[in-house]
Formats: sequence, structure tokens, C-alpha cells
Amino acid sequence: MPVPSEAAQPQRTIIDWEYRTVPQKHCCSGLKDKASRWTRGKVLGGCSSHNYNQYCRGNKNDYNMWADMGNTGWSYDDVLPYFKKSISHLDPALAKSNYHSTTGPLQVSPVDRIESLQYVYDAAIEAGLQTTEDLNGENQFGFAFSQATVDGNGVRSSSADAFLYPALGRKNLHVATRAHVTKVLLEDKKAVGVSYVRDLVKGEVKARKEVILSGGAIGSPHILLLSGIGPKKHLEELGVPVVADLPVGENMQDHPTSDAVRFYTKAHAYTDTEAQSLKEYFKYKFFGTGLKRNPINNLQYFMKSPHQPEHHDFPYIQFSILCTLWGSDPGTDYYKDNIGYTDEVWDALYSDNDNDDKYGASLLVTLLHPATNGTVRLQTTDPFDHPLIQPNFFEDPIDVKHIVAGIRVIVDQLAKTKAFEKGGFELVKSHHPHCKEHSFNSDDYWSCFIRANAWTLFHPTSTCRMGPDNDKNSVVDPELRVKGIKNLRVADASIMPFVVSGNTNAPTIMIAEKAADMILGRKTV
Ligand SMILES: Cc1cc2nc3c(=O)[nH]c(=O)nc-3n(C[C@H](O)[C@H](O)[C@H](O)COP(=O)(O)OP(=O)(O)OC[C@H]3O[C@@H](n4cnc5c(N)ncnc54)[C@H](O)[C@@H]3O)c2cc1C
Repeated sequence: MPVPSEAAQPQRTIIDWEYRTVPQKHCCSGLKDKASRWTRGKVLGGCSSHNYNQYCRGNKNDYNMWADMGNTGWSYDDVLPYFKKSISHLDPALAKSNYHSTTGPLQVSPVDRIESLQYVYDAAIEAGLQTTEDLNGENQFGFAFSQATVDGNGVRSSSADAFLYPALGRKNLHVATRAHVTKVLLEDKKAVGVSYVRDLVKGEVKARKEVILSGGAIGSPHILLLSGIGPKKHLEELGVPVVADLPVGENMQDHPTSDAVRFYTKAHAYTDTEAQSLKEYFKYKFFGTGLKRNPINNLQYFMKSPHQPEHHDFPYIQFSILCTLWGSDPGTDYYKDNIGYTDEVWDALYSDNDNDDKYGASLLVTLLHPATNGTVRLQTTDPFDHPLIQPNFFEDPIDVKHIVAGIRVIVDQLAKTKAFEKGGFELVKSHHPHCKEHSFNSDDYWSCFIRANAWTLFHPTSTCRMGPDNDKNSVVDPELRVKGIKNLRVADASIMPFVVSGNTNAPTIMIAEKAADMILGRKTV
């Protein structure tokens, strides 16, 4: 999806795996079947080809903690050169910083300061909240306008655009699209290739050296489990011969998010109708500028939660601040089905046609470090059946408390500023139909709202967790080799020892850069 503002449109199309979680016990009553929709890109570049373009590396101390857990070579000092290697920063001020570079393939650019979000930023300063010039630099904490994987022409820079397409001419590269990998081929605990089905025909590819799996946090564990690499008990229950007893699919972490806390505003904001106007079409087509070049979540905020452990020196809360009134897309209502709201909830919160095309700002409050992990397990041994995805959202009530603490910053601090008054910001007070017994804006109300409409920020990780030899709860070693199997590595978001404090695309690209050097036997950049 090349146009950044249209990122949500490929969901539920042919390029989407269209996963959904198992029904949730502790949340999601406002979603159909109590299941969270997990769109994943079924396309070259994977989710980077249809994600929301945020370029965010997480916190330095995420990586320092990965290293402290025994993952030699993964401290912040170790990974920073790989972050830098992968990008060209198009913001002239940030390009000069020690944290960025101008020679990498992935294009990262600043976003436009759309008026409604400028008011939110001004409100943050007025409320005495922290701001930062570069959420990928010295200090991640605070409000910052986003950095986006968008090139100088306003077009998405996906992993495929940046790394794969320029290499397509190489003689030693063959890309098979529409090929569904069904298994890793193993001989005596050694990976020798993969089997796949393409256009209803079975095939095999043999590896001369190594097999590298990059199927993502759902695809990679799915393929390993089908190959007999996974928890012994689970594989035996399904009759899969066990090749290696490893915690594949365990330890899944994700970023659950509250549904949008919304404000009407008089300030200029994004609307679908304006973005689709002839003026915006021509601006974008001829100059790569205008509303279309921007992802809609253009302002970020990272903060600690008052309830997080003291020794965790990284943020627990992220706000993604959208320059639009969530649910106000006229006619199409594609967000309804992307998230999977029930008719009852959609009608109560979002279906009001009077809201269509109104200016607004919408704040998603996301938990970066949930207390409960989830799992990816086989549903059947048919490789075309989706795996069972159980994120266990909000099993631990502390996870809801963190998010409430974030929402309180919005409603108690930002909402009371002169900047919000000046911008004509007015909190949308539609009452969630499942939370009628709670008075609007009480902590109990927000807890109920968070649980009822919880969705994912689409950042599952850690299903093939990395850990040192003595870490029995890990699948790959710090060189990304699957433990107990020769010639098999995993290189994607699934290897993260725990999910980082921010969006996961940039960290995954860093992992891929490091993996490339490991495969070539190089120690560092
Ligand atoms: C809607 C959405 C919005 C997001 N927004 C952002 C954002 O703004 N910023 C950010 O940093 N992150 C964002 N993310 C997350 C980020 O894009 C992912 O964390 C990152 O792309 C993960 O990369 P990956 O390589 O691990 O997995 P994926 O991107 O999932 O790639 C896996 C690839 O493997 C393929 N595959 C899987 N199984 C098989 C199989 N059996 N056979 C053949 N191929 C297979 C898939 O089709 C896919 O191409 C978003 C994700 C989504 C879904």
C-alpha cells in the first residue's frame, strides 16, 4: 500500500492473512466473537507493506536488558550501528545526529504537523509534560511528532521496497510469490530445505547452507510447530513427531491498546473526504505532499506508568495520536470490520452520521509491557489452517490499570489546557453500552471501556524467543540458531526476548541486518 494515509485499506483483502485470536475471557466483549482481529501482511515485505509507517526503535534499555538476560551482542551499543545502517533519514536536522544516517536503504521522513495535533503538542507543553525532538535519539520519553517510513516522494518505504526490490536482479536470488511454506525439511536434526505449496502444486527447495525462517511472530512458530519443533506435549497431542522439544509459540507478547479516546476539534484535521479531494489527489500525484503522504497517527507520547516496576527504566505507555475522528469515515466504515466491532457497539459509539467528516483527534493508549504472555499453537496439522492465537489480554488486572493511568493524563491534564480550549477540543462522551453502570470518565468506566473494546497495536513478538544456552525458555540462541537443530535460524520479530517499548518494524529490520552479518560470519558493522 504505497499511500501512507491509506494504510488500513488492504486489511481483509487478498494480501491479509486475516488471523483472529481465540475468544478472549478478560476483554473484547465489544468485538464480534470476543476475538481480536490480527491482520498480517501476506505480501512481499510482510506487515511493513501495510503498516502504519511509524519508525520507532523502542528504548535503549530494552536492548540493554536483552543483553543482561545473556544475549551477548544485543545491547544498545551493539544494535545502534544496525539501526543506523538500515536507514536514510530525510529530516535534515535529525540526519546529522549520531543516532541516524543518510546512507541506508530504508527511507525515514518527518511527518507534517497537522493543526489538530499541533494543538495536542502545545497542550502537552502547557501541562508540563515532557517532549522530545527525536523519539529515536538520546531520549525517547515525551511527546514527539512521528518519524515515518515514507520516502521523499511521499511513498511508503517498506522492507520490500528498501531491501528486496533493489536486489531482485541478483543471480543468487529467486523469489517465489504465492508459495505457502508448509514445513522445514529435516534430516537427523539438520535443516535441509523447506516444502511449500504454490498454485496447488507441492514443491521443495533445498538449502546448500542454511534455512532462514522469517515468517513473523505468527508464521515462524506455525512453521516450526508443523515441522515437529515445539513443546513436546502439544506436538504429541496433535500427533506431530517431535524433533526438538522447545518452547516455540510460548512467551508471545503484544501491545494491547485501548480503543480511541476522541475529541471533536475546530482545528484542521484529516478527513477521508478531504484526502480524496481532487486538490489532495493532485498535490500527492505531482509533489508527493498533502494529507495522503502522512500516516494518520502522527504524534506519539511515551511515558512511564505509576504502576510499573522501578527497575524497568523504559516506558510502559505509548499514546498514538491520530489527526482524525476515529470512526468518522463516511460511507465505507471500513474500520468497523477491520477491528471487528459488534453492531451494537459500533452503532452506540461510531455510527452517528453527523460525525462523518467532522474534524477530530483520537488518542490510543497502548500498554508496552503486559504482565501476561500469550501463545501460538497448532489448531490442526493442516498447514493452511490458521494457528490458535491466544494473547491472554488483560488476564492480570494491572495491565488495565497502566492504561487507565495513561487515559487520566489525557482527560485530567491535556483536556484542561488553554490550548485544547483554543483549538475547540471537546471530549466525545458517547457512553459504551457495556459500561452503563459506571459514570462516564470514572476509572471504573475507563477500565470497562478498555476491556470491552481492546484491540492490538499489531506488534506480536517473542514466539521464538532468543536466549542463551542455559535459558530453557528460549528457542534460538543469540546467533538466532534454533537450539538443537543444525543449519536453521529464525530472523524476525519472533526472536525478541521481550517486546520493545515501541513499534516493532524498525527493531525487526535491525534484527534482519544483524542476522545478515551473522550468516556472513561478520561480528559487527
Ligand atoms: C496493521 C499493522 C500496523 C502496524 N503498524 C506499525 C507501525 O506503524 N510501525 C511499526 O514499527 N510497526 C508496525 N506494525 C508492526 C510491524 O509491521 C511488524 O512488527 C513487522 O513488520 C514484523 O516483521 P516480521 O518480518 O517479523 O513479520 P511479518 O511482517 O509478518 O512478515 C512475515 C512474512 O512471512 C510471510 N509468511 C508467513 N508465513 C508464511 C508461510 N507459511 N509461507 C510463506 N510465507 C509466509 C508473510 O506473508 C510475510 O510476508 C504494524 C503491523 C500491522 C499488521
